[in-house]
Amino acid sequence: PSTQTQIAGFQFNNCLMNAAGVACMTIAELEEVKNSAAGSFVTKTATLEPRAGNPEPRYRDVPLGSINSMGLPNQGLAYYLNYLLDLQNREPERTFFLSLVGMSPDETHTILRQVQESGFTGLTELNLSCPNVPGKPQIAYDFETTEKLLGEVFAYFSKPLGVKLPPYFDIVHFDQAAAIFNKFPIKFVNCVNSIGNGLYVEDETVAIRPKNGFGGIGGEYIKPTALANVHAFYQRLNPAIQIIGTGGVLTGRDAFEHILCGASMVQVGTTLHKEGVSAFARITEELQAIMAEKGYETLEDFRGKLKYLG
Ligand SMILES: O=C(O)c1[nH]c(=O)[nH]c(=O)c1I
Repeated sequence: PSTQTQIAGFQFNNCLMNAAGVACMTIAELEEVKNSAAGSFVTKTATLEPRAGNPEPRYRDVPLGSINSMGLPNQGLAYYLNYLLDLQNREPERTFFLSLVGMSPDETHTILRQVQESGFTGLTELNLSCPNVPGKPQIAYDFETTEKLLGEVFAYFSKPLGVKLPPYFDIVHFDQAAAIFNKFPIKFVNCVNSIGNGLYVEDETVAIRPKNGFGGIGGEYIKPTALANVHAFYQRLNPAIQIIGTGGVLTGRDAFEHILCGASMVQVGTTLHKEGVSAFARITEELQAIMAEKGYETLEDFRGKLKYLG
C-alpha cells in the first residue's frame, strides 16, 4: 500500500512529517528529518528576529505526552528562509513547509511580505496558535482578529498558505472558525497545536519554569481532541481546504485514525521528540500493515470515511 499524499497540488512520497517545534530548530535537525522516512518537514515557527525564548526547563517529556512553554525560540526568519531557498535549488522535486508568525500583526505582515517577495516555492504555515508567549493570546481564539488578519494577508500574499490552529472545544466555535476560513483561499488548516496552558506536577512542584508551570500539552493526552478538530473542520470546510492532522500520533493506528477523520497529511511531535526520526519509518510500516489488512491501496481509499452509528 502507498502512504503518499498531496497538499495544495504538491506531491509527497509519505504522509508523515514533523510537527513545528520538534526536530526543526536548526538546519542540522531539518536535514535529519528531510533525510528520514518523513515526506516533508516544517521549520520551527519563525519570527522576524531571532528569539531566545523562555527560561529552562521549558520542555518535558512525561509518560503520557509532553508539556512545553518554549516561548517561541527560533533563529529568525532569514535563517529558515535562506535555508529553504538553497534547499529548493538542491532538491527542486521536493516541497517543504515554513512556519511563521509575527510578535504583532504588523510584524506578521512584514514577515509574510518578505516571503512573498522571495523565490520560496514551498508551503507557508501561519501559526495562529502559540500558547506560550506571556501576555500574547492564541490568535485563533479571537475570531475577529483572525478574520481581520487573514483579510489583510490575502490582499498581498499569493503563495500557498495554511494556518496552524489551536484545539477548539465547542461545536459553535467549530462553526464560527470554519465560516471564517471558508472566506479565504487557504490551502490547509493544521489541527491541532498543543492544548494550551496545562499543568504537570511532580511530587509538589511544577515540571517547567515558565508561567509557573503552565504549558502546552501534547501526546497521548490530546488525540481525542485532535481527531475531533480534524473531523469537525473536514465536515465544515470547503473541500479545497485540506486538513493536516497533528496530535497524539504514536503509532500507525493513530495516523490511520487522523486520515480516517479527514487528514491528508499527519504530523508527529511528542513521539518524534521521544524516539527520534526513526519513528517515521516505524509509523509508516505500521500504517501500511493496517492498510494491507483492510485492503486499502491508497489514503484516498479511506480518507475522511469515518463511520457513524446512524
Ligand atoms: O512555546 C512555543 O514555542 C510553542 N509551543 C507550542 O506548543 N506551540 C507553539 O505554536 C509554539 I510557537
